[in-house]
Amino acid sequence: MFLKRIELQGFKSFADKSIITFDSDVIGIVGPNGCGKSNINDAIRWVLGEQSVKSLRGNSMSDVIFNGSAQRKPVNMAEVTLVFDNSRHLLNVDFEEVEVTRRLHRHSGEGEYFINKTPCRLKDILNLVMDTGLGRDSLSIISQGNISAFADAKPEERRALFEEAAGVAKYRKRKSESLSKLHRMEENLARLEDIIIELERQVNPLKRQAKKAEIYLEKKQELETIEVSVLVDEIETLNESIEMLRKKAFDFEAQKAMHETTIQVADTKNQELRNEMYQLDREINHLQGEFAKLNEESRILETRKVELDEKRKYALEFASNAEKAKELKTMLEEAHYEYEDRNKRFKDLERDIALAKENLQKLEADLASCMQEYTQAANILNRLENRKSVLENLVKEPFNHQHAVRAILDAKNTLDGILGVVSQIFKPQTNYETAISSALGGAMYHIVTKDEASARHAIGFLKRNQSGRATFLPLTVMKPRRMQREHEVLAQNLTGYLGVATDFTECEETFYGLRESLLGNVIVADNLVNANEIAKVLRYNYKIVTLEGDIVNKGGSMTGGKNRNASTPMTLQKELTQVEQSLEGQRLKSEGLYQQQQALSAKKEAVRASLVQMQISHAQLDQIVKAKWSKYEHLRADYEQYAPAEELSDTSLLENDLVVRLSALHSRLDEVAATMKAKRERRMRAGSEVERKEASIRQLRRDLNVLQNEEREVEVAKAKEETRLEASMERLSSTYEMTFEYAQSQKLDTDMKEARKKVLQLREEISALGNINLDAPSEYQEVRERFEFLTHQKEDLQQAKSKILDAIDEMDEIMVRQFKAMFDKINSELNDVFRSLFGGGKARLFLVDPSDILNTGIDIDVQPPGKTVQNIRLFSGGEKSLIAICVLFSILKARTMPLCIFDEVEAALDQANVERFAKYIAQFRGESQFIVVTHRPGTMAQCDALYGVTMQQNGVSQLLKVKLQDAINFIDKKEVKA
Ligand SMILES: Nc1ncnc2c1ncn2[C@@H]1O[C@H](COP(=O)(O)OP(=O)(O)OP(=O)(O)O)[C@@H](O)[C@H]1O
Repeated sequence: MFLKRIELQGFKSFADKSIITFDSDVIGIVGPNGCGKSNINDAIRWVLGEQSVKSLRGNSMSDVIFNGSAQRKPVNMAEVTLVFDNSRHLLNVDFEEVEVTRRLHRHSGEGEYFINKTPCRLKDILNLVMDTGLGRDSLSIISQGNISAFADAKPEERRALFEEAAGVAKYRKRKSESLSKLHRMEENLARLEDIIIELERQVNPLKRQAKKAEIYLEKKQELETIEVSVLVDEIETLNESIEMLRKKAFDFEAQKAMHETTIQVADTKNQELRNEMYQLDREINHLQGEFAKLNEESRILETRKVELDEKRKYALEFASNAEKAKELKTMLEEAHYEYEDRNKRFKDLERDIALAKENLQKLEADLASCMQEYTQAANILNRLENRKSVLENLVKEPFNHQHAVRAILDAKNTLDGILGVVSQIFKPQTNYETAISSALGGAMYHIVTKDEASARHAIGFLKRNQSGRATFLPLTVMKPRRMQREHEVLAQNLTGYLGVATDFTECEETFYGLRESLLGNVIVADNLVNANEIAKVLRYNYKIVTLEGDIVNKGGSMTGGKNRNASTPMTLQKELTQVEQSLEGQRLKSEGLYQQQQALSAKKEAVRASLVQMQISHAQLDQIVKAKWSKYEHLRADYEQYAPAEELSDTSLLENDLVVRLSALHSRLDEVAATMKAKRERRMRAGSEVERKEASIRQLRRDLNVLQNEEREVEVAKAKEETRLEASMERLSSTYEMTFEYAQSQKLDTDMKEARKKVLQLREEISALGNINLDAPSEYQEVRERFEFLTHQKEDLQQAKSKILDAIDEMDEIMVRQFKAMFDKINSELNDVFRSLFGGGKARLFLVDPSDILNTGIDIDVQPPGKTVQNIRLFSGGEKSLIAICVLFSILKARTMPLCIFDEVEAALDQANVERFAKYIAQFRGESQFIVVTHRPGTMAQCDALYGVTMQQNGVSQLLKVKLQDAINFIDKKEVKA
């Protein structure tokens, strides 16, 4: 026995657990109509994987669960177990006994399968019974309906039975699976081909665009590298040129100032000279008047003297010796007077010359010391001017030494959220610049940003450009710091406490928080001694700065001293103001010294001129003195001829004596003439000096004009260069996001002329490329990869398709072979079976279309004893059943089945045929197991054991083993009742 046991519970009418144990090969199931016999067949089919609700005679799968009856409630679960003896290993597992269970839950609709109590899938069960003959379309379970359907079926519809018998059903199933797979594959292939065609359409234009974009990027990269170098070179050249122009402009400015000063000095000098000339003219005029008057007086006196001398000459010729002696004496006295007078004047002049020389020497010494003082003052002035210009530059560009800070400020427009540098944001009150600088320390150069993101961005910029490091203060995270209230009160009463650093620092309202954070807990004290005292009282809790910038740090350490050039951006302006003030004082001092130098120089010139004049007069007088002496000597010799013994008395001449008066007049005339001559000469010198100066002023003005024009040209050129510089710097920062210093480090060592040409050439090449799709390379890559992938997939699919086609061909071949072999075998058995059951005659199966073994229908020609050959359809119902049963038995002979379930297949046969049928079944005993549902005693008589199905309780089937006679009685009774 193959099937050892069936256990049913909740399945259809088997509400309670029912077990049928099979202990012999031919088992009969008997019972009245509707008692549930066929439900047993259904149960077996259901366990073996039946999915067709119709085959199970229901409308839905849940119809297999017991629905309840008048006395019983429905149940929620149906469960059926088949237990097989697998000692012959007909089932494809290693176990000797196989238990197959199917369960269905009403509410969830969930089905469960088990093999030997282990949960499994439906597929596992189908695989288990495949090729055993227990499959869905097999001959294992044949009902009366099957028999009549076989007889009445079209030839093609009969194939299934033969295919199942030939074991080709699995191939057909696989083939159908393969065909649907093939179908899906072909659909996929068609879709793939569509996509590939579409991709092919895209790939070539994209390839061209990608190539273009790559060329563009290469050229752009090359252009950028070269252009950065060209820009750097341009900026360097522009910087040099601007510096040169600045120097030139500075020189022009200095020259202009010099010219202007010279013109101004010359103008002043000219004015002075003109005033002097006017004064001299007036004096000369006056002297001329005096000279003319003196001259007239002298002419009158001279005339009188000539008359007197004539008289004397006459008297001397005709006078006596005594009279001659007297006259000569008078003349001698006069000559002596003249000599003495001239000699005195000569001596006076000599003294004056010595004095003038002394004076000149002193003036020269004074002038030299004045010039020295002036040079020193000019040097100091120069130094101050230099410092002023340095300070002005520092005020203009205070972060020249903080590269990172400068880099950030230069790129401020391209960076977001940069608010400035601490030292620019805070303005210390006057006189607190040094203290606040000390209070801030290094924080003075920190950069204030809107938030942390801005600071991160700026740090990224510094990294990219390798522009150094800087500290950033994001406003959003700055926490205010303050002095404790009690400390503040305490400090206010201490000597030297000036306040908190925030009190002396102005800023915009936005930065109040920042101010509190940096300066809110820093104290300002007047000096270091008081700072120490305050620190002590406040227990060294605060940083204290003094007005001089010394620091008592929190904790007590002290920092102080003085650096040369210890300027901070905050003290610069103050120092600049101080320098400007000193400069003003120094300029006044210097100008004063210059004036003094000019005055001394003029005085020196005047003394020198007068000295020369005196020296000339001195030389002239020397001759006159000698002439007067000689005249006196002659007169004395003449006089001694007439009065040799008489001594000359040293009587002086009377004041109104003609000679005395004439001498005085001559002396005065000489004096006036000399003064006049000196003044005329001075006048002439001044005049020519004025002319010379005017000519030089004219020349200076012309030069100044030229200078101004040249300076204007230089300024214009400088402005042009500065605009170009700004544009280049802007391009460097906005296009390349580079600082100049970083770009400089990237500069190529190449011929710049060639580089410029290359830039132009690259620009032209880039513009000739036209529109560029920068996404093209990645799109091309993506499309190409997709294209290649899909092409590959297509090839794989094609290969798989051809493999499936090969497999199908192979399966077809197997099916044809196996089908044909089984068909022939069944056909060869049929005649014998027919003859046995019909008691003679013959029967033959034939293929409707032998050329198409795979699809051909199967028909049967039959010739019962004494009748002609006819097709199966032409026979009576009973005959048809018997013929069908013949085919069935032929199949069983050709292919052994381990289990056959016949459900009233013999119902249409007459008594004699039932007996033949039943006996024929008995022949298979030992090879196949039969479960026969029957109402016919003939069949029952051939069974080894009989089970009766009853419905003691309405609607609930029950099983019990019965004897043959009981079974016959049992049926008869029921049939009578019915
Ligand atoms: N889900 C179900 N719950 C309860 N009873 C059911 C269910 N499904 C079918 N039945 C009952 O099973 C009986 C039909 O059983 P079955 O067809 O096996 O009878 P049978 O013994 O083969 O009759 P016959 O000799 O006339 O062929 C009917 O009475 C039907 O009401």
